[in-house]
Amino acid sequence: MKRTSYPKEDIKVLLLEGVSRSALDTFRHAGYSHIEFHEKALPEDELKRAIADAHIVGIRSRTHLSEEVLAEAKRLIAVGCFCIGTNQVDNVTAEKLGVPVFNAPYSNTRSVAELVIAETILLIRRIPEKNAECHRGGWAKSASGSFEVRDKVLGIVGYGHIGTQVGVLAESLGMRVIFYDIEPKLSLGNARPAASLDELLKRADVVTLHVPETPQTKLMIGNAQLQRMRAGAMLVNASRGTVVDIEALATNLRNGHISGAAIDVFPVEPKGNDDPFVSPLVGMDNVILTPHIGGSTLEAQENIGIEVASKLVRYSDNGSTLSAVNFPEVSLPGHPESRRLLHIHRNVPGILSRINDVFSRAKINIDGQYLQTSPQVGYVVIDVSTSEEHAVALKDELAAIPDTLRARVLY
Ligand SMILES: NC(=O)c1ccc[n+]([C@@H]2O[C@H](COP(=O)([O-])OP(=O)(O)OC[C@H]3O[C@@H](n4cnc5c(N)ncnc54)[C@H](O)[C@@H]3O)[C@@H](O)[C@H]2O)c1
Ligand SMILES: O=C(O)CC[C@@H](O)C(=O)O
Repeated sequence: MKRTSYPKEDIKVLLLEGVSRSALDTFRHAGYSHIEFHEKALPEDELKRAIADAHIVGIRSRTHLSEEVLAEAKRLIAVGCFCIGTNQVDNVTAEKLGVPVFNAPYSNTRSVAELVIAETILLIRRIPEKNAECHRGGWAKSASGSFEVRDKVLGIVGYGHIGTQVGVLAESLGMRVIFYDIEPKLSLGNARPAASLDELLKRADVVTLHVPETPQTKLMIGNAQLQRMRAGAMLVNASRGTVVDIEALATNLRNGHISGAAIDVFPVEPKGNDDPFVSPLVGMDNVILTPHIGGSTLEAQENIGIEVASKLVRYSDNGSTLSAVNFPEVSLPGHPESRRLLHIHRNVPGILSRINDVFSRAKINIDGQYLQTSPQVGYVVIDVSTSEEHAVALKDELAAIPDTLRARVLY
């Protein structure tokens, strides 16, 4: 039996931003040979051209898949974010177009947590200033303002996959951990929830941010919040650049209220390694600046490459949408003796009976049917025993149902 209605070698996979080679290996191993690979993010006009005939697109955090860009992607079946954050994709538009978006929710979390712990120790010991002084030929040998992290209070904002790991590592160094999250969370070890963000800001010696980019987290650390932090406290941000008012942070660093910071993410980041980096924090000795590399370790990138490419292959080969961030999730068994049809539709009353009518009119027995819906979209997978030609005819009938977003014969 022919295993796919569309030859795999014709499925164009567009991979941007230098995703790990492990992603290419995963696609190739699964039989996908039409891969366009770019080391960098593409400028918007080039992106629109490249995405126009792509079936699968893989990006990291720099590529913005806006409504306008997605409108050009006429053949797109799925998006893979080879990272945790998916804020760079207009997920609502993607869902409305019937395009699931996948990410790697865990693979780089340990790398971020390790960086944050390292930066916390460096900041508390005043290493950034001492390092800068030595590079200038100075010799600032002094204990003044330098402390051990033991017994200091670490305030974690966003106690999710990264925040919890930071907490566990910090406790192993003898720090006292408090956290603030909008959801009720199980405390690990001796970590304690703070009653509010303000309470956390008042108590912590070091505040570290691990929230996603959402409308609620936009500028959640502004001048008022920085002023509520203890005099001389420090801030670490390896979450998203939109979470902190960077000008307010620069002001509070200059006036000494905040005595140090480690910032990995910025409101505006260079598109590529050749573009200049501009920030009000440049030139401040008490600030560790890193180019959004919290998750950039070889281990993390290799694992992300395999994880996200495998999810995309699984969707393309089998229809499973498990762990899609914007789409009804179905985990599908293989049904090797059947033909598999997919139908993605607007979630409107009566559409399921129209779908089932197609099969009852054709007097076709359904071997298996899997359905999930979100408020906007319904996703139904139908396994039937029939010829390839008949499956294609059924797909055409399904495609003609009003409110259909996509209909495909998978195999
Ligand atoms: N610097 C990097 O390279 C890098 C790498 C990985 C992830 N990140 C960023 O870190 C973020 C966190 O990653 P994660 O894996 O821990 O995510 P996660 O979803 O596991 O945890 C996020 C936590 O933040 C909480 N939260 C959401 N809104 C909040 C609010 N307004 N106030 C307080 N808490 C809130 C959530 O309830 C959740 O517990 C990601 O969304 C991503 O943007 C950055
Ligand atoms: O690799 C990237 O570009 C982003 C990494 C990180 O911010 C994430 O969201 O996982």
